[in-house]
Amino acid sequence: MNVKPDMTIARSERGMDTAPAIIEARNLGMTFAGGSVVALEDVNFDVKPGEFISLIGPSGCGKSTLLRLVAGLLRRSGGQMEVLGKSAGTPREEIGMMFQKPTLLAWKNVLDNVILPKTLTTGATDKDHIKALELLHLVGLEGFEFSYPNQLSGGMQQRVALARLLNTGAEILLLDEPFGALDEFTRERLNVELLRIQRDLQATILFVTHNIQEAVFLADRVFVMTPRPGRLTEIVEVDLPRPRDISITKTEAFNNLAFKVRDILGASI
Ligand SMILES: Nc1ncnc2c1ncn2[C@@H]1O[C@H](COP(=O)(O)OP(=O)(O)OP(=O)(O)O)[C@@H](O)[C@H]1O
Repeated sequence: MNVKPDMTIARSERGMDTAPAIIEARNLGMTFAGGSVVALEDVNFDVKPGEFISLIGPSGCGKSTLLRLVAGLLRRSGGQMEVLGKSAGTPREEIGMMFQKPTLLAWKNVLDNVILPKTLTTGATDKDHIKALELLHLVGLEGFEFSYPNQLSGGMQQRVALARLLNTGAEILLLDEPFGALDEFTRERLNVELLRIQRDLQATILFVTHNIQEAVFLADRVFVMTPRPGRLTEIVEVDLPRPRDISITKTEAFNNLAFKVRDILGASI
């Protein structure tokens, strides 16, 4: 990943309207149970490099399924999907995923948990240790390198999981309700930090949430989905300036966007 210069401006001004897509879905469909459960139907979208997409929709509308299709953990039942120029369908090192539960190894300390992707693939070198220390600094965990997961709060454990995800070097980060289990205050802090990290690393992010404020605060665009079978009902462009801090949630522009998303969701969330 490259270090990004600045990102203080709107999506269109960041060249995202004209850049080639990094993820493209056309008439994407996914069924389970021999076709009896239609999780996704006729889903169409593009994601541009460096874009932050929030995915919101009622429970069971296929948000996690969509992420797992992008990750190559599932194979689609219909339509097309290309990720980084190749047909999606197998896991790739350029794509990383993080879940609501941090899934850390309890018997390994924070540093070893972050180094894990390297230990499992190429074997960890001194350079990998230095990089893991830098990532722990980036997620605000310096001083906790040798703590064990059970000595950390939920928010700190999610920071470790985030550092571990970043240590894969993936260009596309898929985050499935990563802060859903955290209290409001911790979630807000982590949202601000996630935007800072994205800005530094220029990652492309797909972020699933049930929280309208979180969806709008983070995103360049919010993908709003309908109840099962999941479809993309509407894409809401979030033309709020960057960098953003939490004070933006008090502005009229922010609240108008949040109301808009709420209206599209209707009573379904
Ligand atoms: N492996 C599976 N086998 C059968 N059905 C599945 C499977 N995975 C998902 N489904 C079904 O597909 C639909 C979409 O599930 P998915 O987990 O993607 O929804 P979601 O929007 O992420 O839900 P939530 O917000 O509750 O996490 C649901 O009806 C679910 O029961």
